[in-house]
Amino acid sequence: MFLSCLGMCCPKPTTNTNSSTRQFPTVIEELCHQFSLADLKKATNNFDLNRVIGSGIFSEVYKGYLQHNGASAYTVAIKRFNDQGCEAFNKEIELLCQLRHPRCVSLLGFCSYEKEKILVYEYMFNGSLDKHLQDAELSWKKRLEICIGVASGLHYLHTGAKRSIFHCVLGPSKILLDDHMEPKLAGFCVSVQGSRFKSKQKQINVEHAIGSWIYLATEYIMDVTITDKWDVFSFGLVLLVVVCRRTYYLLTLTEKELLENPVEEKIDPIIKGKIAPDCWQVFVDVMANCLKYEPDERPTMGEVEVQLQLALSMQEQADITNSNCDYTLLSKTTIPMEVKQNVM
Ligand SMILES: Nc1ncnc2c1ncn2[C@@H]1O[C@H](COP(=O)(O)OP(=O)(O)OP(=O)(O)O)[C@@H](O)[C@H]1O
Repeated sequence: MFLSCLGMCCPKPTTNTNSSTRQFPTVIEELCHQFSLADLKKATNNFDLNRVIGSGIFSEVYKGYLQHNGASAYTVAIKRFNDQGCEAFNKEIELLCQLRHPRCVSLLGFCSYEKEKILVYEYMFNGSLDKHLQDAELSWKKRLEICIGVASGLHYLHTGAKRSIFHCVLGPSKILLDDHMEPKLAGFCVSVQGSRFKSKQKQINVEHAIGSWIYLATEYIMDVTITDKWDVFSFGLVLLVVVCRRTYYLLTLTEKELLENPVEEKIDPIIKGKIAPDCWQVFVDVMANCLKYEPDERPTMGEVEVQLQLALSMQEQADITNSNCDYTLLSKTTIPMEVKQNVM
């Protein structure tokens, strides 16, 4: 693996005494700024718990203020990994060093000092998508725009980097919103890289993904293999959550039954009358296709992005001709979840 080859792995008991000096060779330092622990302590008021803005299985995220060359302080997000997070730290730095895309959160640098493993990111002022969905403040058009942005980010991950990248644990908590409410993908600590072009089966350490299982494709939990279609399925669930504003677990029979009722009955009441029928038809078709049981039947993220843009333009067109922007959806769409018996 990229960083392993460069010697960037967790210290092992057998590591020789010179290893610390060789731990971060020049290539990584050129790709990614190395912060001192003192700077990051200062930025977070010595990792003050009042500065914690989020936490995951392997880390806590702090709001920090960094100063550079005497200029006024700028806000950053500082992720401090716990003792179990060393592999996640390596994974995330390895991937984010290679990524440059407006829909992927930017890594500003890192710190690795003895047991301390810390990453520093651009600060996303509006936090995660799940928080905004809980607060019920997003319009239908904004939700669509966010979905298009996320689709664009995933499309880039799958096809735009030198090797395909599968996010693997996509969900509303991994979608962060900047000061303009534009989305960016985050949380790459269990992401994996595929081959140069058509990405194929890869192993994933399922235990690492456990916190985010609710957005995973059911067949993968049995097979423990992934392709780009893993992310497509998770994205389909994100679309469902965005439109219904509730979490769907596909691992229980109850939720399967829930999905057998028309989606239209479960649309978030705040946006229900605001969705133009033409736009809805495109949107719900995309969602149903992403959630197909057979991975090969799901669309690529590029196709999804194009279809969602079409849905948005249909909404805008309808809003021009319908000055009230009030609509009634007459369709009744069920999403056929062909969950195999042995998966339940
Ligand atoms: N760059 C950032 N800017 C602002 N807030 C952030 C940033 N990165 C993370 N956060 C906040 O911290 C939370 C946790 O981030 P993290 O990347 O650890 O994701 P997670 O899904 O909660 O973790 P895990 O998958 O390990 O359970 C996010 O949901 C978000 O609220």
